[in-house]
Amino acid sequence: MIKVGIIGSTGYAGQELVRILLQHPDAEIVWYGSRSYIDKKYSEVFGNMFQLVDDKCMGENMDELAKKADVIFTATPQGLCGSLVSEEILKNTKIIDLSADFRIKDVAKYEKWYGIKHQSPEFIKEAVYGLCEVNREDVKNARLIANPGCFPTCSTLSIYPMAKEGLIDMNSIIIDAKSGTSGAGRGAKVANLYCEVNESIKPYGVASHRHTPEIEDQLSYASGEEVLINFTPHLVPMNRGILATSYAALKKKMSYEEVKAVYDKYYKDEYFVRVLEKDVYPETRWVEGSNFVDVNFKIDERTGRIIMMGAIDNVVKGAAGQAVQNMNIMFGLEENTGLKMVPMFP
Ligand SMILES: NC(=O)C1=CN([C@@H]2O[C@H](COP(=O)(O)OP(=O)(O)OC[C@H]3O[C@@H](n4cnc5c(N)ncnc54)[C@H](OP(=O)(O)O)[C@@H]3O)[C@@H](O)[C@H]2O)C=CC1
Ligand SMILES: CC(=O)N[C@@H](CCC(=O)OP(=O)(O)O)C(=O)O
Repeated sequence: MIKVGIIGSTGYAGQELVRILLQHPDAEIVWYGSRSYIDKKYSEVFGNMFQLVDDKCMGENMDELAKKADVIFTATPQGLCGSLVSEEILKNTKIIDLSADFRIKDVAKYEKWYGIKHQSPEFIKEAVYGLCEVNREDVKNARLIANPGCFPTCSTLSIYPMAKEGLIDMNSIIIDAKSGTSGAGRGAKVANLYCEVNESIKPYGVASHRHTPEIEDQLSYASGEEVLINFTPHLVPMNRGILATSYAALKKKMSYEEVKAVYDKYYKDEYFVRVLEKDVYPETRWVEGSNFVDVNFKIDERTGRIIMMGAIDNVVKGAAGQAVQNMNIMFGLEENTGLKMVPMFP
């Protein structure tokens, strides 16, 4: 059994980690970390865990936890994992960080976009960006995983085959993405109140969202070019789900069959990436509650552009599911162990 500790188990991403790990055949949760509910039973915080989890919530003592757990998930705000990690801890355990602390290799870039000082830049180089379908080999031997952001997961995986094969003009990419409100976390914020988000869609972080450099980095690594993108997220009135629609200029005329062969080259053996049938487009409802990424594309012959679409559940493939996928790879398990959830609808 893999002994698992979760710091931030009472947030949306942490709660989903608990739900997934309770059903994982090779994992046992030994630490339910929290800031606000210390000593309260986990099942008192979340009624769905009644009679399932009697454990009490603990704090964020990473040094103590490192001695008990084979792996620690940090599902906590930006900056927390960076302030807790140490060489001593990484000698005792592995860390999968769901925040952005180790995703961006250039510390100055991280500090500029996140507006906080990085507390442990010495670990950035060794951290592996845990986009499993792309970095699987490096994940296997990692001690510290930077679990990707939800928008970057959805956007990068939709565009990746075309970028990797050098088939699109990398500086023509525009990403238009929509997210359900669970993406903003469980903490109370006026902007996320029912009346503020219900029956309305709004863009936010326009030309300034912190996921922009993360997506740019990943597309730069894939294409070997320095990439700048336009990325605009929108908040939509649903609980879960991300839909990303990306536009780019094709470098040459291509047929549907040629592009499909490119997507198949990268994804035909990927359990979690579903390349949909021709003219069937990703929808958030068809991936909800699952670790799937549904992708597809359409060539607009009139404009010479390709439209690439992806849908994920932000708390699963965009956070907790991908984190467990990384754990499976790190511990030599089948990648989909405990993750074969069938999407739920309605
Ligand atoms: N929600 C999503 O869709 C996604 C989230 N992420 C990332 O995952 C991380 C968690 O996000 P999310 O679950 O949405 O956030 P939430 O706000 O829902 O949860 C935050 C969690 O962190 C705990 N926490 C907050 N401050 C501290 C602290 N100082 N010490 C210890 N624990 C603390 C909270 O504890 P308590 O509740 O007890 O106060 C809570 O368990 C973030 O880095 C986020 O960016 C990544 C991808 C997608
Ligand atoms: C709707 C909403 O607010 N979404 C969050 C993204 C959540 C996420 O995945 O971000 P990290 O993993 O990078 O924290 C946002 O736009 O900041």
